[in-house]
Amino acid sequence: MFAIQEVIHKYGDKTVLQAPNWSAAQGEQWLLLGNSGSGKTTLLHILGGLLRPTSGQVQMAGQSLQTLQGSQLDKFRAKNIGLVFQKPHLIQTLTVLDNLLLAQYLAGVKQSKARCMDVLEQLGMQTHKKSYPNKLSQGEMQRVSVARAVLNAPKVLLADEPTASLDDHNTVQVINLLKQQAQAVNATLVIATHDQRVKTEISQVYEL
Ligand SMILES: Nc1ncnc2c1ncn2[C@@H]1O[C@H](COP(=O)(O)OP(=O)(O)OP(=O)(O)O)[C@@H](O)[C@H]1O
Repeated sequence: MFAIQEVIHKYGDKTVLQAPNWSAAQGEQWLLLGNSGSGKTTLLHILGGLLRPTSGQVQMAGQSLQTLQGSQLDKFRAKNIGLVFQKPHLIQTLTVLDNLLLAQYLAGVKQSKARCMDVLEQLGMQTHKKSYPNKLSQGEMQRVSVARAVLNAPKVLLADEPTASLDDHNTVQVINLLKQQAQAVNATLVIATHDQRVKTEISQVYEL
């Protein structure tokens, strides 16, 4: 589902990422591990098309990311890649449901309240559809960001330290939801973490 070759990223003349070759098939679940500063976030941003590597190749869902520009790249990302960050980054002035409807609009897919409610239900968040993000707990917000990431049935689901601000109970829940949701849409899942609580949950490991 994706493959990288000889990916290097530099800021100025400082090399911050040197990633060995990696390929992940559809539906596989991976942990991305490495010490602090080893470039995990940088690599996830490159895989998500948020950052262009200084050199190297990235094939994502059958497409070479280098060939996509501007709005084409935005649309490709919205349709094919689900992103979950350490902090949920929901739009505070929109309700939970409207945050999801916006994600469909940005991906250029048909807006469907039924699909949004279906995903919210799977994540146990249906009763919060009219809530604004600032009325939710951290765990609830992270569940909404998982809902937003899987809404358009992405081919690849990328999560960057998704449990960093969660307690043990919510950590287990969010990791299980990510795994279940990735499985439900047959997405390839990558979780970058140094959270010991997550390491036992997924067996395939790519280490920087
Ligand atoms: N915009 C930037 N300009 C310059 N250097 C940067 C920039 N962004 C990141 N870096 C540097 O790149 C290196 C890799 O950062 P990155 O955030 O990818 O690491 P990480 O493995 O995710 O770290 P952590 O686990 O601490 O989040 C770090 O040394 C960081 O200081």
